[in-house]
Amino acid sequence: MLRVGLTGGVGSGKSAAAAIFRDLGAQISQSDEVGRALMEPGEAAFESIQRHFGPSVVSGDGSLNRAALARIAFDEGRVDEINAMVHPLVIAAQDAWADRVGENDSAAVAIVESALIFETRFNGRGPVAEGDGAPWRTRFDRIVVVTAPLEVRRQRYIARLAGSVPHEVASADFDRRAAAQWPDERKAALADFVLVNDGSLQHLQDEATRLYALLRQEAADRNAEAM
Ligand SMILES: CC(C)(COP(=O)(O)OP(=O)(O)OC[C@H]1O[C@@H](n2cnc3c(N)ncnc32)[C@H](O)[C@@H]1O)[C@@H](O)C(=O)NCCC(=O)NCCS
Ligand SMILES: Nc1ncnc2c1ncn2[C@@H]1O[C@H](COP(=O)(O)OP(=O)(O)OP(=O)(O)O)[C@@H](O)[C@H]1O
Repeated sequence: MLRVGLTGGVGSGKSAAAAIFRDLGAQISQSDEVGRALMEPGEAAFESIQRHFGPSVVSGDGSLNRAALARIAFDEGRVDEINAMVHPLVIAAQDAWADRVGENDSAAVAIVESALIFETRFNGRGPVAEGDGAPWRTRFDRIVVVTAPLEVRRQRYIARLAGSVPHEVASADFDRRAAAQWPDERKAALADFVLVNDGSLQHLQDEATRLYALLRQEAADRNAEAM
């Protein structure tokens, strides 16, 4: 099995790349989705967030008020507190998921998609001590970074929210989220592969298809060596 981390800043197109890899046969775990599931009422992250932030982050129907939590995270600058409650749970769930993928298919390409693969200071048990090295180095065999110019990413983010959020509000929200992430250059410098997503979706499809052939081959080679 090949364990791949797929990352990129807000609006870069990493979910679009993940969808392409999935169609090509990769196994995919999307961190946003795993995080959302763990923030459902009754789940572990919901309980700790509710305890920590109080009733203002719970909607009338008892579900998590994500907009209220986003304001606390990004407008009030408290994203680290949320990360500390959510990341260890998400990473533990993904480590278990990757183990299951490998048990079912020892030549699988298992891709974890997350905006914060480099940034997070957590592993599946909790915070990683300073001297222990960055957690991503032990979680993944290969890292793929999706990049796009900041203004292209901004326009994609605004377009995705169009209709529900005014342009100016979405633009300011983009800036605050991007500020909680590393810049593309810092991520690209550590990546094994960079997908530059500054053209059409067809271009991304072509580049991702080329890259997937390499990842698949590496997964097969590792599997053959382990036999
Ligand atoms: C604050 C929350 C509730 C806001 O929810 P919302 O529906 O508005 O955003 P969503 O989760 O769809 O994220 C959209 C994008 O925002 C950016 N973003 C989300 N969380 C973070 C974060 N902690 N740091 C930096 N950027 C982030 C990412 O680019 C992400 O793809 C949510 O993002 C959250 O719980 N974040 C903390 C946990 C986390 O790190 N999630 C991402 C990976 S597990
Ligand atoms: N090359 C492209 N051309 C046109 N639209 C694109 C392209 N790549 C991505 N998009 C669109 O831009 C938006 C953002 O892409 P996507 O959701 O894949 O980004 P992301 O990196 O996962 O962002 P986030 O961190 O916000 O979840 C989506 O609506 C997507 O369809």
